[in-house]
This record gives sequence, structure tokens and C-alpha cells, in this order.
Amino acid sequence: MNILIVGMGYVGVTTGLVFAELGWNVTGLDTDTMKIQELSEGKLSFYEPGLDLLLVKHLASQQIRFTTSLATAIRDNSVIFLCVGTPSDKDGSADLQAIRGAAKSIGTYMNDYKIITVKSTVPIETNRKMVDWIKESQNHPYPFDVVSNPEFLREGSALYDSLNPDRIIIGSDNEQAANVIASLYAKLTAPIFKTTPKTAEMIKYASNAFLAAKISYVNELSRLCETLEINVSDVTTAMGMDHRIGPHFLRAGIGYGGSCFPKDSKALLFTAKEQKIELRILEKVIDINDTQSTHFLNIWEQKLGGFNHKTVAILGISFKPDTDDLREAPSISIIQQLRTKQANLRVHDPVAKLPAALLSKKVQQFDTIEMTLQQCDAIILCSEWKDYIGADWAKLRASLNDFFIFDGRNMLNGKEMKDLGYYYFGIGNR
Ligand SMILES: NC(=O)C1=CN([C@@H]2O[C@H](COP(=O)(O)OP(=O)(O)OC[C@H]3O[C@@H](n4cnc5c(N)ncnc54)[C@H](O)[C@@H]3O)[C@@H](O)[C@H]2O)C=CC1
Ligand SMILES: O=C(O)[C@H]1O[C@H](OP(=O)(O)OP(=O)(O)OC[C@H]2O[C@@H](n3ccc(=O)[nH]c3=O)[C@H](O)[C@@H]2O)[C@H](O)[C@@H](O)[C@@H]1O
Repeated sequence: MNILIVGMGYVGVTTGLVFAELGWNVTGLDTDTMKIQELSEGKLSFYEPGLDLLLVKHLASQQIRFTTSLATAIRDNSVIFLCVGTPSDKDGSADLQAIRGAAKSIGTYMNDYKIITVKSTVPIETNRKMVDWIKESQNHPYPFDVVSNPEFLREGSALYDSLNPDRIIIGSDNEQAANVIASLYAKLTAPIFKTTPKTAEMIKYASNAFLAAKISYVNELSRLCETLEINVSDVTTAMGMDHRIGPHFLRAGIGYGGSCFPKDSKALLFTAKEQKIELRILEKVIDINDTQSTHFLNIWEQKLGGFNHKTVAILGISFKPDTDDLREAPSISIIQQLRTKQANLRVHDPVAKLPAALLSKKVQQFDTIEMTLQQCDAIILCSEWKDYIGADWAKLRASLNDFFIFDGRNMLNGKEMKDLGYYYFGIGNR
């Protein structure tokens, strides 16, 4: 089967390469000519472990190719996956410009029956609206089906997640179209859950919002633990031993970031408001996340005796380890808050780069941890890269001016750090 993937971001490239690995003939399309040129040369425009090798492998096997040529790509492929971005609009709703644009192009250029599969995260009823958008741009009423197939991969482990999904959701009103999409995944062992398009859309939002809720729940609890001098990690570790609760997504920290939890929770809330239904838990989930880094920054400010004119190292700026993605990263909000407090910032990340607009004489990024820590009064850890967990903290101490470590991800062993002579403070009395 010939598969076209529209949108060569984190999801599109991963999906394309996984389908190539499963033996399908894949074309990747994007409107960004630079991205397409780089992909054709075997270069990724973002960091994601394992994808670089798979890209080189499947360029060589000719199982995948890349293009900007819409008309030809649409005509040559019978199954089209949409993996374009659906970012937050100003009012919190999902911006569907890219989805609409792609629908219009498909309608314009299609020449026979197509299955259009929406992998992007889209609000409830978008799959139904897609049908209208495609029909509106058709010159001839070629038949087609729209199928919802939301994606659940995580950045940093995108390849593993796509090859080992917990479940595959297929939302379609046409059983035959659903079966075609299911057949593409036949080599994977995951259960396939077939449902209607709008239920599939809801499953995606409900899953992300639930995971965000787990995090905000433990983050709010971490504030109480901090005050009561109870170690939140001990609490959540023991909570997680209960099978009904489970150990995942219970790590307290400076808040969830990324391109999805923040935007998807807001988009679901927007949908609820449109329906005049209150989602009070979700409102609080967002509110707790928006205030979590400030809550702990204020506590750390007191421990340090103020950030004013202090030199602070920020370690790990990506929203989580093993990605270069800075979208909604808590580190960015922390950097902005510390700048208004007149701190000088020295920043490090193993792969992510601060945007030029954030760099200045007072905010500088360095290539090594050693250089970053020179003459710093405090260190704030924002994402739990292995480089920091495994660092030689005994040696690094020599570079510092003062020895405060504020661990925003509870990634280091507090007792060991104290034994090394650091003043160690985590989240929730760690
Ligand atoms: N990043 C993630 O971990 C996950 C993302 N998702 C969802 O998947 C969708 C895509 O997310 P990402 O891959 O992170 O986005 P991204 O922003 O990394 O990539 C989107 C790509 O689409 C391209 N594009 C935009 N309009 C286009 C058009 N009309 N034709 C062709 N290409 C076009 C852009 O140039 C860009 O390369 C979003 O809806 C997101 O919510 C779902 C699960 C995981
Ligand atoms: O829709 C999406 O885009 C994706 O969003 C998340 O994946 P992702 O954002 O890549 O990464 P996660 O591992 O979920 O982490 C998100 C944020 O939550 C934070 N987090 C995670 C777990 C935890 O226990 N505590 C915590 O603070 C992370 O540090 C990170 O900032 C979901 O886990 C994926 O299933 C989903 O497909």
C-alpha cells in the first residue's frame, strides 16, 4: 500500500518511518522546503533518539521518500495520514488552519478513492467537518473516507512508543476503511479499538487530560508535603504500588510542558465551554500547572536569600529529557521569572538551544555543564537528562561560588548531595 504522510514534524516523521519499517511504501510531505530537503539528505530537523538511523536505513531501502509536490503525492497515494500541527489559538481552542489547508489540497488534487486518516489531535467533530472541507474543494465528486487515528507517542521515546503502542484507536463510520487502516498495523501486537470518529477524538483528549490531571494532583500534593515536611516522592512511590493507582505520571515537579498537555487540556476546556459544560477538575489541573514553578521558585528564593544579582545555572531547558522541544517548557517560564528578579543566568541543555530572542548578556547558554556552573550561586534543574543524574557532582562543586541546588524534577539523591556539601532542595520536601 502507498501511504502519504502530510506534515513532517515529530509525529509525521515517526509515523512515516514506522510504516516504512513495517514494510509499506511511504511518501512524506511538508510545505517547509528546507525540512524536506534535509530529510531527503538523511537529516532530521529535530532531535529524537533512534529516528536518525531509521531515516538513513529507509532512504537507502527506498521505502520512504520526501516531497513538497502536493498534487503528485496526493494522486500517487491511496491512504493519506494528516500529521500537521494543531497549536493553541489565543482563546485556547485548537487552531485548525493547517488541517483545513491540507483538506483543501486533498479535495483539489484527488483523482480517485482515498482514505484520509487524521492523526493530528483535533477537537471533537473535526473529522466530520473534514468531509465538508474536502467536498467543498473537489472539482469532481470522487469518493473518500475520513478516519480518525489519534497518536499517543511521547517525545523522547517516539519510536519505541510507535512500535509498541498500548492500543490503536480507529474511529470510522465505514467498517471497510477502518479495516484498511487496521491492516497497516497488522504486524504490531497492540489491541485495536474501533469506534466512531468523534469518540476517537474524545479518547485522545480525555487521555492527555487525565495524564495531566495525575501530574497536577501530585504537584498540588507536593505543596502540602513541602509545608508538612513529608517527602512527596516517598508518598507517590508507595501510592503507585497500588495497582488501581499505578506508578506512572506521579512524579512531582515544576509542572508539565510540551506541545500537547498544555494545548490539549485548554482545547478540551474550550470544547466544554462551547457546550456550556463545566470541567472544573480540568480547570484546576491547568491552574495548578500554571502556578507550580512560581510556587517553588518563591520557596527557593527564600532559601537562597533572593535571586537579585545572583548567578544561577539552569540545567535542562527542553520540556523533558531526550528531546530538543522547548514548546511550553517550564524552564522558559523560570528563565523569564528569574530575569525579572534581576538574576544572571547561565543555561545548559544537552541538545536544546535557547531561542536568540531569550539570549542576552544576562542570559547565556554554554556547551558543557562545567562551563555553565562557573561562579554560580545556585543551580536549578529543569529536566531530568541522564547527563545531570550521572554528573560528577563532587568535582563540579569546585566551579561554584555557592552550593544551592534546586531540583525541579526530584532527579538527584538529596542525601548524597547533602553529603557532598550542597544545600539541596527538591519539590515536596525532597
Ligand atoms: N509531538 C508529539 O509528541 C505528539 C503530537 N501529537 C499531535 O500531532 C500533531 C502534529 O504534532 P507535531 O508533530 O508535534 O507537530 P510539528 O509542529 O512538529 O509538525 C507539524 C508539521 O506540519 C507541517 N505542515 C503544516 N501545515 C501543512 C500543510 N498544509 N501541508 C503539509 N505540511 C504542513 C509543518 O511545516 C510541520 O513540519 C498535533 O496535532 C499534535 O497535537 C499527537 C501525539 C504526540
Ligand atoms: O499528545 C501528545 O503529544 C503526547 O503527550 C504526552 O507526551 P509528551 O508530552 O511527549 O511527554 P510526557 O512524557 O507525557 O511528558 C509531558 C510533561 O509532563 C511532565 N511529567 C510527566 C510525568 C510525570 O510523572 N511528571 C511530570 O511532570 C514531563 O516532565 C513533561 O514536561 C503523552 O504522554 C503522550 O501519550 C501523547 O501522545
